[in-house]
Order: sequence, then C-alpha cells, then structure tokens
Amino acid sequence: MTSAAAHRIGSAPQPGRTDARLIRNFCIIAHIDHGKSTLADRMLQLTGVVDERAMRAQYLDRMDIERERGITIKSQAVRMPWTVRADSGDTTYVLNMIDTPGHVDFTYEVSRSLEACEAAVLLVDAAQGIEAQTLANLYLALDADLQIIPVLNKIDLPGAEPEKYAAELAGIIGCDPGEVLRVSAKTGEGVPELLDEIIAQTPAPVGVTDERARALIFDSVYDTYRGVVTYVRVVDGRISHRDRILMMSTKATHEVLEVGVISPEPTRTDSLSVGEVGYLITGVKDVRQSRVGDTVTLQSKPATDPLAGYRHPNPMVYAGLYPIDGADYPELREALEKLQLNDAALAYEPETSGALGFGFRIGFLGLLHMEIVRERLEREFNLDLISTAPSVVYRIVMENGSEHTVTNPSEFPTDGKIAEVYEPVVRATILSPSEYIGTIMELCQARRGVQLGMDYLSADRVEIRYTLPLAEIVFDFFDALKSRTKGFASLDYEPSGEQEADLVKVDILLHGEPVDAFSAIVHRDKAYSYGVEMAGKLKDLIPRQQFEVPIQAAIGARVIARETIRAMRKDVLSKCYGGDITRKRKLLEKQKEGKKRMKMVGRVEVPQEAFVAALATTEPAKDSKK
Ligand SMILES: Nc1nc2c(ncn2[C@@H]2O[C@H](COP(=O)(O)OP(=O)(O)OP(=O)(O)O)[C@@H](O)[C@H]2O)c(=O)[nH]1
Repeated sequence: MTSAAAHRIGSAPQPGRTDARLIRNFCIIAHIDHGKSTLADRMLQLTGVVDERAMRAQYLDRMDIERERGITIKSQAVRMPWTVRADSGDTTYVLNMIDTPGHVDFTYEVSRSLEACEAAVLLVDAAQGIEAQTLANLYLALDADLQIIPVLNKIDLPGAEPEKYAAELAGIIGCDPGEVLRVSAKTGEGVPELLDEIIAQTPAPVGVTDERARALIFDSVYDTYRGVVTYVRVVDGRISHRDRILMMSTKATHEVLEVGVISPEPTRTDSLSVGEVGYLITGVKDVRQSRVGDTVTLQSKPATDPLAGYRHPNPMVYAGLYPIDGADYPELREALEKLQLNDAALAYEPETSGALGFGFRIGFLGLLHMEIVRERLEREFNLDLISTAPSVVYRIVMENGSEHTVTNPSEFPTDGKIAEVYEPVVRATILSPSEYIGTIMELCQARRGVQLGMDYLSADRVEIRYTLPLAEIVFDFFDALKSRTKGFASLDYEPSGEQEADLVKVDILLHGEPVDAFSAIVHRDKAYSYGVEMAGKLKDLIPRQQFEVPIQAAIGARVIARETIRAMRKDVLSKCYGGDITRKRKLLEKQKEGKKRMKMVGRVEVPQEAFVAALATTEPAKDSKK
C-alpha cells in the first residue's frame, strides 16, 4: 500500500446512521478482461477493507472456488470508507461499489444495478480501446442518468496507447481527453486519485428520510445456509431488523431476520437508511419471491408507488434438454428445481420427444444464459445432457385471426392456414478494426441483416449497427464473426421488437416418420440447405438396416431433399460358423446390450449417439462471452 494511501483509511460512519451527503454509490462498467475485478480488488486494499495479506489469500481462495465450481463468486456490493483531505479538515465518505453483471443476456439485471448507483466508472483497457460490451453498458448507464467517469486501465503495459484511446473515449462521451483518468489496477498507480475523483464527481443520493420506506432490489442470491440474500439500495425511509417488509410486485410479506452491509464480509447492522446499500435476509428460500427490480416497502406503512422499471424476466430462447441416459430424468428435474432457487429467469416444463424420450423445454434469457444453465447442470449435478437446437419465440397469426406463440418447432401449425409469422429481431452493435468492414457486412447480409449505420470511433476502428433476426444469431453467428475478423470484432445486441418473415417448418422424416428433435423453423430461402445438411448428416450417422431407409426433408407434404440408407443384413453369427455355442451366445448377448441404446423411429432403429451427434453440431458457439 502506498504511504499516501495509508492514512486515508478513515473510521467509517455507522451503517444505518450515515448522512446521505457522505455516501457515494458507484459501479464499474467494462468489457470482459479489461480489469474490473483487479481494480475492485485494488480499491478494497487501498481503502483498508481487505489488508494486503488477506487480499492475496482471498484472491486465491476465490480463484479456487471458481475453478472448482466453474462460476464466478463476487460480492454484489461492497462498502468502503475513504477519507478526503481538505484545508477545512478531513472528511470520511462511504463508497458503495455495486457489481454489475457484464453480459448482454442480463441487460435487465445490469440496468437494475445501474439504477442503484449515481455514477459509473467506465473502465477501458489502454491497449485495446472500447469494445462492444463497453458501449452497450455505457448506453445503459446514460439511460439511467449516471455520471460517467472515464478511466483507462493497464497503463503499465508496454503496448498501452493512452493518448489514442483517451481521444476515442472522450469522443464517445463528449468530454475532454485530459479528463480521462489513467490507472494501473495491477500496480495501484492512479487508483487513490480515482477514489478521490469518484467522491468529487458522484452526486450524493437524494431521498427522503421521513418518507415511507422504498428500497430497490438489484440482486437476489440463493445461499445454501442462509436462504435468499437480497441486495437492496434504500431510496426513501429506513428498513430495520425485525421490520415486516412487503415486496410490491408479488405482495408477499416477510420479516427481516437480518440486515447488514458487506465490507467485505457480511456485517449485521440495525438498519439501512436513505442512500445506503446492503443486504436483507428474510428466510425466503427461492429467489423468485425476492425479484430483481422489485420494490421493498414496510407492511405497516407501505409506499403507494413502487420504484419505476420493474420487469418480469421473459425468456428469449427455448431449447429441449434431455438426459442422455433416460434413467437420469428424475435427477434432471431435481437439478432444475434447485437451479431455479437461484435463477428467477429460468423457466421450464416437461416435454416428451419421440426421438429423445423424456426431458424439459427450457426458456433462457439468451445464449450465454443457456450455456451457463447447461454447464451448471452437467458440472454441479453430474448429468449428461443433449439439447435440441435453440428456438426463438415466434408469433403466428392464423387466417381466422387467432394467434399462437410457438417456442418449439413441433407446435408450428401445419394445416396451411397461417396468415403471418413474426420473429423477434435484435439491434446488434459490432466493433471492429476497419479492415474487416467488408467481411462483416457480408456475414450480416447473409443472416438477413439490415444495416442501420456505421461510425468511425477512430481512424482505424468502426462501430457497425445492424438489425438482425434473433434466430440468425443464436447458432454460430458469434463464431463466424470472430473467425472472419481474426478475433478482433466484438458483438453486443439488444432486443428490438419483431418483424414479419417468410418462415416455414422443415421436418426430417425417417422412413416416412417425422423425427421431432430435428424439426426446425427456418426462413424459406434456407429451408433447402437445412434439409440437405440434416439428411446428409443422418445418412452418415444411422447404420444400415435390414431394409432401405429413405431420409427426407419436407415442408408440409412437399419433400425438398432426400437421401437413402441402403439395406444391409447384418448377421453377427456368420463369423461363428461351426464355432462353439458359448461364443455364439456371448455375441447375441452383446447385440442385445447394443439394442437397449437404440431408439425406434417407426421401424427404424437409431442409436442414441446418432441423435446426439446430429444435434451436437448445431449447438451454439461455445464461448459467446468474448
Ligand atoms: N498489466 C496489467 N494487467 C492488468 C491490469 N488490470 C488487470 N490486468 C490483467 O487483466 C486480466 C483481466 O483482469 P480482470 O480483473 O480479471 O478482468 P475483468 O474485467 O474483471 O474480467 P472478468 O471478471 O472476466 O469480466 C487479468 O489477467 C489481470 O491480471 C493492469 O492494470 N495492468
């Protein structure tokens, strides 16, 4: 720790009794890997919340848990004291650093954490410059009327170009390049000055102490030992230990069993008052009873109006998840129940597929959310799963005026009475070196994109904006973008309504029987290539049967592609001509074993692996985070 910082650690004002004028609530927004966690760690250390030795230990611990469990464990909101020295005397302020989830799937959660702050530190890697995620979060912060504090990180790197990127940042937020702070989260250089600047620039919270209590829930986390821990920012009034609170959207009431602040361990207090950030524990066991974005008030003296902006999380992408071993179905159901305790956005219902057996149809906020859920199910609950191709939510208007919402291709009406089909679209922002403009535009065009605009951020970097159908980016768009731009482009998107589209359902038939797991809703122009690809793949994956098996792709009754698996009689005993009987029996046994893993589609025997392999290649990009 620098000696200058050593005597800046003040004795913090008491939680629950802090004058709101001394409180500063801020968050850090950054693209992945630009150093948000490192900066947060450095701040914890400089403010004396974590001492140097513990810092190291804590850091390592955290990494261990992350490695083992594969998830990031972070403090949602940390309270740190910081003393500002002035001629008139020292003043110790309370800084609340609020963590924001970084990814586009969680835009709503990000916007709620931003609502809990008055300022955002916009952190940009001085060797990389602004990325798509930085911009997306910046726009959300501007929507929330936050003060933006621009900061360049990693100035210690030999490749850092602070002048260039300060100009880029200044151009975007409309400030002077000289106002962009420069720090190294690694060495700590510039971080004390940043803390001073956060205090100088962040407006103090405004709220009414004597008003009826209102607090915004900006995060809600399930803890095995304590149940749901709800993170709140008090806007008006006060919430105290033993109060009975009312959740305004669900009307549920609970007793506050514990209230406190995180600094950096959870520390109990008597209450939280205007402008303060902390946690509540009520004994609730399920995060759906304590929803992000909801307003907490007191049952005895409830507020009349909730805080603005509560939204119920709506899934954007659906997929079927099936255990590879059918016997694991009860475990899968139990695992989903457990995950839902911690994930209010997770929606599921049982589903049966002729090809895959019993499973669940699951709704996700987006692709990353889908990957996280699937990975947690596989890792934490030790399940082997197969997922069907993700599908977006279609709105179908029939000729008689009735409407259907379709999230599963098998529910797509086939009687030809469809008047209109609407699909969700997103507004995508792509940032890239300008040399890749051509190839990016080609890719977007091929995915039915409509260009909205393009701006140069600096001489050699551009921001390209497109409207794209969500269905066109859920598969491999991100991978395609990365490989065309040698990894330099970054992508962010937000939902942007729906559009009418010429969509059809393509069925894949084996010996005349449709295989539900392979049906897809695709654009008419792409139906043929989808059909040819799927039929070709299955031809290679399904072993020959004793009769000829046609594989057809069809739109309604019209066949658009066909492959044939030729007949073959496989006699396992032929090799044993004249051999001893025990060997024959063994071979027959073995063949029976193999049969157990076969699924019947009409008269055709299909090994489970064939379904798995055919679907595996249509999985979404593995790493859609970067
Ligand atoms: N040289 C240098 N490296 C840094 C600095 N700050 C962070 N890093 C490194 O950059 C990498 C990413 O830093 P993190 O703090 O994990 O980044 P993040 O933005 O929190 O990333 P996620 O938590 O994955 O979103 C790590 O390897 C850090 O050690 C810095 O000031 N200088």
